[in-house]
This record gives sequence, structure tokens and C-alpha cells, in this order.
Amino acid sequence: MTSKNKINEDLANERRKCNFNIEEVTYILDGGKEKTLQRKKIEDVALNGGASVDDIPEEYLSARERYENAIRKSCIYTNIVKNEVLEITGIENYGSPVLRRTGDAFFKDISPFMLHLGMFVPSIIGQCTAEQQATWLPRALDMKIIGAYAQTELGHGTFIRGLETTATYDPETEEFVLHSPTITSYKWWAGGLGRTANHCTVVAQLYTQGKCHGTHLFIVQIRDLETHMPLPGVKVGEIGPRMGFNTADNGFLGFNNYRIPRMNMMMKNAQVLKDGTYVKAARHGKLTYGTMVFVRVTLVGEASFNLAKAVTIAVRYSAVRRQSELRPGSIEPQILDYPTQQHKLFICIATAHAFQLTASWLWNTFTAVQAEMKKGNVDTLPELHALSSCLKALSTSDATAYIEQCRFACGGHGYMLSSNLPFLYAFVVATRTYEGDYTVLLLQTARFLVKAWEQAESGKVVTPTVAYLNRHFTTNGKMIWDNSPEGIIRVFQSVAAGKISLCVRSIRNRITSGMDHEDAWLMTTVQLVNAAEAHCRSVILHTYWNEIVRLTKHSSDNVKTVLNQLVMLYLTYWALERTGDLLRYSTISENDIDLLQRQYEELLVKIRPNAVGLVDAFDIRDEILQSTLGSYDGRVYERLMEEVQKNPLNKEPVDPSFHKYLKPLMKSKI
Ligand SMILES: CC/C=C\C/C=C\C/C=C\C/C=C\CCC(=O)SCCNC(=O)CCNC(=O)[C@H](O)C(C)(C)COP(=O)(O)OP(=O)(O)OC[C@H]1O[C@@H](n2cnc3c(N)ncnc32)[C@H](O)[C@@H]1OP(=O)(O)O
Ligand SMILES: Cc1cc2nc3c(=O)[nH]c(=O)nc-3n(C[C@H](O)[C@H](O)[C@H](O)COP(=O)(O)OP(=O)(O)OC[C@H]3O[C@@H](n4cnc5c(N)ncnc54)[C@H](O)[C@@H]3O)c2cc1C
Repeated sequence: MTSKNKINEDLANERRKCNFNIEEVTYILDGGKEKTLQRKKIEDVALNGGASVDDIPEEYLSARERYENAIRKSCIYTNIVKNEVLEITGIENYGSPVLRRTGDAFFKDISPFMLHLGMFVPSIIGQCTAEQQATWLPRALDMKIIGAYAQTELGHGTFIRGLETTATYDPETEEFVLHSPTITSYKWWAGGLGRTANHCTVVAQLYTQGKCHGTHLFIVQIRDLETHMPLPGVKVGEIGPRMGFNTADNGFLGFNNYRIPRMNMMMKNAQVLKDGTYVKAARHGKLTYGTMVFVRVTLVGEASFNLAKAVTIAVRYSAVRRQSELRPGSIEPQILDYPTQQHKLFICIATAHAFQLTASWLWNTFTAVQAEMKKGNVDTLPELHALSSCLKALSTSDATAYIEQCRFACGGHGYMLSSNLPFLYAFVVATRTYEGDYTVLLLQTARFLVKAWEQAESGKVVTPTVAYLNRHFTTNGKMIWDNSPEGIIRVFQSVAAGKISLCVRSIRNRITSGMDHEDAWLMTTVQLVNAAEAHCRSVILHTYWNEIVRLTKHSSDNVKTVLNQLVMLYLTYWALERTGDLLRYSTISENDIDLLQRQYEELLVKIRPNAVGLVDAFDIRDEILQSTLGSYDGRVYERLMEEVQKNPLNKEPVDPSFHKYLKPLMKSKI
């Protein structure tokens, strides 16, 4: 073995200690052996050309060079996908998470094509009629047209009903006239819009026959397909440097009485006829928000995957890194041996599992609701909206906090861009805001919870994810504390029920004392966010536990044991995090809390020998991890030194600025 492919001895030892079958866990996380094999096949085809490697790491490039480089790599990757990967996987895999994640090997930051596949194509699939799809979809999938999703404006992101861009129907020419009447009506933020896209989905207020019918979606060509020049009446550009997403050319867009054909309105859920008659969406008023629901569902899996990357980096690094002395003169321990380090990292492994299994479950729920809606039944949509809203909010928020924790766990080296942890953080922290801000989405879930509470109060049976509310009305007093997984979950459900109940009481009291409903709701929103968070925690705990029980039924004993230890760690961690709530809503005692703490510390000890095996089971290739600290071989220090050689500042022994500025300064007199 050369030093280049030699595995770090500490990491090799960790792998020898691992007592479970790593592949078995990978299969569970991927959703089955076949899925793992297909993912590996895709990765082999897409990555074996080594196309990801930049001669100069992208962080050293100027804004222009970075963008051009991102486009170059996006085209390379798209050609590989079109010509090689889809040959083996089929076109239906075009937008699949596996392909998006494989693409991470090409970009430390973001592909300018991400929103094309992430939202433009889904908006065509979800919002267009079959006839419209036949016109647009093949061209979009073949990249003959490249799209963005332009909804947010300079003045409004959250409040979609407040968007100002107008689309006014002109029956004379059978066209819509798009217009940006104010500075705040300019579209702002859309990924890929600034420099790359030649089309976009535009969300605008629809006017026909002198009446406004609210926001609707339109497909709009914004650039010439030959010259790429913005079309007359279109003003488009890039919004400037951001915390992350710097290769995603997020853009602005304004229209000056810009005309598009009538059939460019996405007409699956509402239509404007040739004479201007508006035909209302028959089934549900919010179906035009469907693309957002789809993306929120996929973001739970994204949160899991990015957290899995971060914790793979941090655990491998913590096995390689030795620091301090436990006793005078003793060998320096691996930092992974410190219980405080285990406390930082094992919860991240467990959370990545919890979110991955919840994401699959949510995806199944989403497809079931879609199937019902195809049959004309929209009854399950409110529950899906409430679930996808809170799960998106919590998974992105927790993943953000834990990725930062992984960075802290890597000390100074975690601050290096080459560790990839700062990029991961910058990417994931944005997911807490985009596709619906954290607070705003939890308040959407709270609306659903208050309604469900009122139904349960009146004796009606409520939908499955809030079924615990029915129990709330049949049991008296605090929930009996019980340290079994099912017991902990029941207590978390009681916490949620108790908090929702307090919200309802607050709202009612405020109304009784003279407030109108809107103000009473507004004054209760701090509690409502808290209640929605508690509900969502209980959903995640419940789903994670149920899925582990179901998926490990036929697993080997050691896999069962280690996955059980992780889920128990997760349940215990959250019980300890929420002791205040447990004291308020259950019979838990001081003694029970002491026991929980001991149980938690014992779980850290039990998981420790399998920690590296557990992150290996995420099976994330080095090309995708893109980290000096987290590679499979653990050559941390060598890679940090190799990276230094790529630094353009080190190309010449003396920097020109020395002669230009430093030397004159040194020579000048005070
Ligand atoms: C291949 C790719 C793979 C992976 C993906 C990887 C990366 C991700 C890809 C792309 C993402 C990248 C960038 C992000 C792009 C964006 O950010 S696009 C812009 C997103 N914008 C938002 O999310 C805005 C958030 N705001 C809203 O959703 C709404 O305005 C609101 C819900 C907050 C409020 O809407 P209103 O119309 O005012 O409604 P309301 O009065 O509050 O509620 C009325 C009733 O309607 C119900 N409702 C609201 N929304 C929905 C919905 N979506 N579905 C079903 N029902 C809904 C609401 O609950 C109310 O019901 P009641 O019964 O209580 O009356
Ligand atoms: C990296 C990135 C990429 C993006 N990509 C796209 C894209 O491709 N296409 C697109 O259309 N958009 C995109 N966006 C925009 C994004 O969807 C919005 O920024 C997001 O929905 C939040 O809206 P806002 O910016 O208007 O925030 P605001 O609504 O102004 O929020 C500001 C604060 O006010 C609070 N707040 C707002 N309303 C309420 C309320 N009703 N109750 C309580 N608190 C409230 C929020 O909680 C938040 O703390 C992107 C954003 C980012 C950061």
C-alpha cells in the first residue's frame, strides 16, 4: 500500500471493533437492498470519470469564474445523466434524490440547475394539464429549455396572497400581460434565474374581466434561446453575494407589460377560457401551492442526507484526532473517547436516521394523498399540509443546529472550507428559511392542531397523526411516566396535547375578555409555535420508533441491537432536553430523571465502539463528502497539507503586494 491509499491506523482499528453488518444498515436506510444496489450503480456510472475534481478549488475563484465553472460542471453532469445514467435507471429517475445527491460530487456549493429540476419541472408536472405537459415537459427534461421558480418578490415571500406581479388577460389577442407595477413587485431570490434560466414559472395575481382571482402560475420565456438575451419587456439579473448558494445565480426579474400566450397559464387547477371566463379550481383553494408541498416533503430527506454527511466527517475526524491527556504521561486519547464529544455526535447519527425514516414515511403519505386527489378526494390534504409544514420546519432547523455542532466537534479544522462543514451549514441553514420560514410553517401546523383539538373536544374521531388528542379527552390528569419507548412517546404526545389545550384556552380567554379572534390568535402565537413543535417532535419520535421496529424485524441480532440503541438514545436525549415539559405534563419524578440521565450515558458507552461503523453505513462516497477531514481513509493531516498546495496565494514565495504596499509602509517614517 502506498501512503496515498493507506488507511489511518486509528480508523482501521475502529472498523475492526465494529460488531454489526454495515451493509444491512445501509440497506435499511436506503429503503432496501435493491435501492442500495441501484444507488451504487448510479454513483459508479456518474462518478467514475472523476469529473468532480477542480484544478483550483471553487472557493478560490472570483464570482464570475465560479459561476462559469458551476455551469461547466452542471453541463458535464447533465450529459452524464442524460447519456449514461438514465440509460440504466429510466427517465422517471431524472429528479430523484439519488441523482441530486450524486451531483454533490460536482459542487461544493450549488448547481445553477438545481431549481430547474427541483421546482420548475415539478411545477409543470403538478400544475399543468396533460396537454400542457406534452408541450413543456419533454423540452424541460431534455434541457432544451432551462427553468426557474419565480414566486418570491422583493416585498413578499411568506405572504403569497400579497404578491404584486400582475397577469392581466387580454381576450383580443388571447394573451396575458405580465407587469411589475412597483419596485417591491420585482421577483427576487429565484435560483438559476439571474444568468442561467431562459424560462421560469412565474406566480402572479390573475386579472380577467376586470376581476382579480388571486395568485396563479404561468410559464414564461424570459431569454432568447439562441442569443440568451433577455426578451424585450423583461428585466433580469443576479441579486449578489450571499451566505451560501453563491453558484446558484439567484435572480431578480421584472416585467414591463410583457405578453405571453393564454395557454402559458398552468391550467390543471383553474382555467381562463378564450373569452376571459375564469373557471375556478373545483377541489381545493390551495392546490396552486402544490409545488411547495412537494418540495417541503423532499426537504426532510435533504436534511437527513446533509446531516449524515456532516456527522460522517466529524466522527471519522474524531477517531483520527488525538488531543489532551487523561492522566499524566498517558497516550493522548482519540477525541471520540470523550463522552462530551459522543454527546455532540451520536445524537447527530440518530437524528439522521430519524429524519431519513420519517422522510420515507412522509413520502409514502404524500403519494397516497396524491392518489386520493387524482380520484377527486382532497380530504387528506390538510393533514399532509400540516405534516409537511412542521416536518420541513423541524428537520431543517435541527439539521442546521447539528451540522454546526459537527463543525464545533472538529475544532479549528472544522472552520476550514476544505472540511466542507461550512458549505454544508450555509446550504442547510437556508432550508430553514426557503420553501416557507420555520415560524410561519409551524403556525400553519398550529391552525390544523387547534381545529383537530376542537373536533376531539366535541367527541369526533380525528385523523391518525393527531389521534392522541382523542386520548387526551378520555384520560384524567397527568400521563403516567413510563420509561419504555412506547411510554416516552405517549408522554410526548401528552405534552403536545397539553400545549395545544393551553393555546385553545388562551385564545378563548382572550376572546372572552374582549379581543377579536385575530388578535387572540396573534397574542397566542408564541405558544402556538411551541405546541406545533411539540406535536412534530412526537410525530418524529413515534415514526422513528415504529419504523425501526418494522424494518429490523428480520435483521441480524447485532443490527437490531445497535439500531435499538440509537433510537433509545434519541428518545432519551429528547426526554432529557424536555424535562420541564415532562414534569408539567407527566408524573415523572426527580428519580426518573436521574435514571434517564444514567441510561443516556450508558447508551453513549454502548454506541461508542460502533460509531465509525454507523457513519460508514451512510455509505457516502469521498467524492460526495468532499472533505479533508472526513474521507474514508482518514488521511486528515496529509489532505490538509495537499490542499494548501492548491492555494493560489502560495504559488509565489513573495506576494506582489509586498513591493506595492508593505515595503513602502515599512520604509515610511512616523
Ligand atoms: C430534485 C430535487 C431534489 C431535492 C430538493 C433539493 C433542494 C430543494 C429544491 C428547491 C428548493 C430551493 C429553493 C427554495 C425555493 C423557494 O423558496 S420557492 C418559494 C417558497 N415560498 C414559500 O414557501 C412561501 C410560504 N408561504 C406560504 O406557503 C403561504 O403563503 C402560507 C401558507 C404561509 C399562507 O398562505 P395563505 O394563502 O395566506 O393561507 P392562509 O390564510 O394562511 O390559510 C388558508 C387555508 O389554506 C391552508 N393552506 C395553506 N397552504 C396550504 C397548502 N400548501 N396546502 C393545503 N392547504 C394549505 C391553510 O392551512 C388554511 O387552512 P384552514 O383550514 O386553517 O383555513
Ligand atoms: C437561498 C434561498 C433560495 C431561495 N430560492 C427561491 C426560489 O428559487 N424561488 C422563490 O420564489 N423564492 C426563493 N427564496 C425565497 C424564500 O422562499 C423566502 O425567503 C421565504 O419563503 C421567506 O420569506 P421572506 O423572505 O419574505 O421572509 P419574511 O416573511 O419577510 O420573514 C421575515 C421574518 O418575519 C417572520 N414572519 C413573517 N410572516 C409572519 C407571520 N405571518 N407570523 C409570524 N412571523 C412572521 C418570519 O418568521 C421571519 O422571522 C429563496 C430564499 C433563499 C434564502
